[in-house]
Amino acid sequence: MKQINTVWVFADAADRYADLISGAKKTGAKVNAVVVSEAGVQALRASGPDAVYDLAVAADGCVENYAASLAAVITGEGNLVLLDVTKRSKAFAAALSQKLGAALVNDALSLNPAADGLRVSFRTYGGLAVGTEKVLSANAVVTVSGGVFAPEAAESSADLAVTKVAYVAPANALVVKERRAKAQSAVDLTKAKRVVGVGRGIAKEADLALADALAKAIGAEVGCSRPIAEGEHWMERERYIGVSGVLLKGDVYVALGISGQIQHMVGVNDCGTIIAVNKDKNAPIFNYCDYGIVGDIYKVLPELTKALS
Ligand SMILES: Cc1cc2nc3c(=O)[nH]c(=O)nc-3n(C[C@H](O)[C@H](O)[C@H](O)COP(=O)(O)OP(=O)(O)OC[C@H]3O[C@@H](n4cnc5c(N)ncnc54)[C@H](O)[C@@H]3O)c2cc1C
Repeated sequence: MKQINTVWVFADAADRYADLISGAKKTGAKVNAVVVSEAGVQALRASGPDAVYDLAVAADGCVENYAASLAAVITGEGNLVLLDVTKRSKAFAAALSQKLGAALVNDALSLNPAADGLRVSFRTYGGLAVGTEKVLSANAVVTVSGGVFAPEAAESSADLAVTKVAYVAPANALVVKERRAKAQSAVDLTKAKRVVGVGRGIAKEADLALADALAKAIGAEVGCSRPIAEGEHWMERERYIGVSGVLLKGDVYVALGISGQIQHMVGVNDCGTIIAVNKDKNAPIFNYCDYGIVGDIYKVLPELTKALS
């Protein structure tokens, strides 16, 4: 893919349009935002896309069923589709890439539209390595991790053209049988300046109060390692940090009873200062942190909180 003429942006999480559109503007000549309904158009004006395509997804429908519809309006060559990284967006991206005969790269960390072709880097091997692919197809579909592009103020598009996309029924449609409300996390750790991370070193759920107290003392949000969210279910999924969770960008990360496996540390690589408390002096976290305390969190934490309050 040598020339990017049009960048199409779709975000399942509406707050991702701002950064994706900013990145799209730097990557291609024209930027089209794709929304699921008219209700999403107003909020996009501030990001300044050139045009909006409304899929008009039925109230009880799934966006995954609209891949053929969107593919029908993406014609010619030099089209790049950028999406966020939710499960729904990745499913949509996969269907779209199949319909367009376009290469798909997931979890992109950077896009480099070089003269000899678009190159996309992404995390691979569970975050152990970064791979780079050169896109050879005429069009491309890329899901982009949060924090890769910074949202930038744009000239507001007052007279934004909105095109309704005609529905093209898929051969095998997904059917919604039931919807259940999911508890929403009140926090967006990607925006937090300071985060206290809790790992399996915490013995029981009630002891999370110790981490909460430290977080309160230093004005931090509380996050965790994957086993705390997905194994123990002591915190919402949105709070776990790492390659398959949230990637932090803040100034300070305090890791409490976290061993420091690469899949977790990938999520804190971009933090300014990393502080760790772990009772095992050989824990890998001590290879990454700026300041380390070898000790039992149950002894260290109350003292640390007292000193910082
Ligand atoms: C494909 C894949 C993706 C993954 N993605 C992620 C991800 O995004 N995020 C993530 O976090 N993990 C992820 N994991 C899991 C990851 O490999 C580790 O298993 C996980 O991060 C370990 O969590 P932990 O450090 O809390 O637990 P453990 O590895 O069990 O470490 C607990 C630590 O606590 C210390 N400790 C115990 N008691 C105390 C005490 N009283 N005081 C002080 N220290 C104490 C121990 O010495 C130990 O170092 C992924 C794994 C795979 C295979």
